[in-house]
Amino acid sequence: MEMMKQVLTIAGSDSGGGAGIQADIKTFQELGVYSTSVITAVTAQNTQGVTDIYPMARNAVEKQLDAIGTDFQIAALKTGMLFQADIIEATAQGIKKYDWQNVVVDPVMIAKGGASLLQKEAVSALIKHLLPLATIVTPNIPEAEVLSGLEIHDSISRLRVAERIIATGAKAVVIKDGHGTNRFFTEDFYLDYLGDSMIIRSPRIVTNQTHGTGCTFSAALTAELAKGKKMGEALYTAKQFIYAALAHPLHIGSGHGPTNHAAYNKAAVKEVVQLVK
Ligand SMILES: Nc1ncnc2c1ncn2[C@@H]1O[C@H](COP(=O)(O)OP(=O)(O)OP(=O)(O)O)[C@@H](O)[C@H]1O
Ligand SMILES: Cc1ncc(COP(=O)(O)O)c(N)n1
Repeated sequence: MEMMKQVLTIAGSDSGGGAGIQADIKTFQELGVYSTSVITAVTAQNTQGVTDIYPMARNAVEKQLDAIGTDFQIAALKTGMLFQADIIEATAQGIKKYDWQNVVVDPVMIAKGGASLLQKEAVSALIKHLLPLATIVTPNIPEAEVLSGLEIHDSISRLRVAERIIATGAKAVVIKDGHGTNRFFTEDFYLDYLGDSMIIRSPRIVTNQTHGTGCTFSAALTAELAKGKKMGEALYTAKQFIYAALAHPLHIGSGHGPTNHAAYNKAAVKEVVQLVK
């Protein structure tokens, strides 16, 4: 029997279960890969917001990375909330030490409710230590603007921002469009270091149940890369997965509700995503 693909998420815990480590593990399970995890911080959080953050000591992150690296065959990994510079450095060292490939860096900065999930002074550590190791980095629009130091107004400025992010050493970038302004479509923009680009498009769903969309999308991408899928195919599945999760809301909590991680497998998923080269 072929062994199940093993993946790793290095991220924060969301006590509310919609984002962070919890979203990642649910997504990995749904997509048929075995999930391991390194917890970087514990958040006290629900659908209304984050009330406190307890970062792990660097040593605790290193020990978790070593526990994974000495026993599991990690086919792909993602990073999420890393919070501070020393955790970013430990994460980058672990990735290099164990020569992990298929590295998806979700540069989580601000939670939906406005809480900062990455200290300001840690942004330069992210750019210096982690982006050069990224197979793909998955910023939303505000995160892409912070990473590049440029603003996005239109498709030309979005291309410039993507090029700046590639110049940090990341092999590819996908700028997610959850915060975009088109009322009818979301268009995630992909660019890689070879200059290949594509748009991954889906209808825009009107909903406030969007807690954890970014985590879920990058986890689905990680699972598909672990299975050996090509980048275009992996992005397509990740977009279908998040579309289904948004289209079949759970109505849990009184704020920004979680997405439905089970919907992709349970509901009859229509082929709504378009890849445009
Ligand atoms: N309303 C929506 N309808 C359809 N797709 C959406 C919607 N909102 C987000 N998405 C998709 O979800 C994925 C995650 O994008 P988003 O920009 O929301 O990430 P994010 O801001 O990092 O998420 P988070 O705020 O959870 O960290 C992208 O593929 C995006 O296009
Ligand atoms: C632990 C953790 N990681 C990531 C997010 C981002 O998700 P969102 O922006 O949807 O709140 C979060 N809220 N909490």
